[in-house]
Amino acid sequence: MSFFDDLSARIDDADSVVSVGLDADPDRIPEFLDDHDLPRWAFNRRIIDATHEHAACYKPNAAFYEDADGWRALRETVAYAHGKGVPVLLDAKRGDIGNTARQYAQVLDEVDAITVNPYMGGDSLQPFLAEADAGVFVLCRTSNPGGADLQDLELDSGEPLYERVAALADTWNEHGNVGLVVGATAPEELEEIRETVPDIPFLVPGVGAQGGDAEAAVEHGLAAREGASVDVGLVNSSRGIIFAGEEVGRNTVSGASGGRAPDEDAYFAAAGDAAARLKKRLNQYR
Ligand SMILES: O=c1ccn([C@@H]2O[C@H](COP(=O)(O)O)[C@@H](O)[C@H]2O)c(=O)[nH]1
Repeated sequence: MSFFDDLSARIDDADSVVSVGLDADPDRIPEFLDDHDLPRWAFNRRIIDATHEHAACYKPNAAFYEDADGWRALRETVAYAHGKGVPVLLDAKRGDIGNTARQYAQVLDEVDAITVNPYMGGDSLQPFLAEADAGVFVLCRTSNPGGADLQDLELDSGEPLYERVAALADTWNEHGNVGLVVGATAPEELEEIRETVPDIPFLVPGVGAQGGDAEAAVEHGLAAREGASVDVGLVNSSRGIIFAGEEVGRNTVSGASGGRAPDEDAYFAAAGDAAARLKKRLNQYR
């Protein structure tokens, strides 16, 4: 089954387009997990337990796992998410010459989808695009403030560069496995890009901690796909969900030793609540 078929089934089952970003920042993993062999994995397991019923997808960002323990933590996390029936999109923003890209693309044996950077052109993305069952999300108009520096540049044709990327992505979509990354912090661009590519699902980051426009994310981020009972696309929040427990974690309970220990259950329940709230908010616009 293709990634977008799986994703549409998952969106239908969970009644959710929420992508839960697993950006397991070692500096923010709660201290009560310090003794664990792999604290990032222990953290993700509890986050997945708390959020999976609201998750259309999990999106670990590779940046938080690029060390020996990190790769182990990521592998366990991916297997656990799959065990809960939730697809995994690795946010790795890959893109390199073909020989190197072929190596990078092997990660698609383990995860269901990936983000890629189109700056090096179509040939750099071919090894990913050739994996017909995997989702390949091409960076188009990113959510960061500097996203405009290059992506908004006007070409001789008068179109901005992000529009050219969207049009090219359409031509790269031979297997129907291409998505676009368009930030919720750029609602006008979201609308414009949706007009250019009516059928391509978007991954829309930038709601939550970056303060993007949730309504525009849903209105323009989702695409109707042939044979799918729901419109398909993903709206991601990472820190706003997985670290929601930092607030309640500040309210501590007495530990057995007489010291003060965080209420672990409340910490992770807060992540579940944050995912449920985002799902409900996004569903208002679906
Ligand atoms: O344009 C982009 C592309 C990717 N991201 C990634 O999404 C998450 C957002 O995290 P929040 O905590 O919800 O802000 C993170 O992994 C980014 O690297 C993005 O934000 N914008």
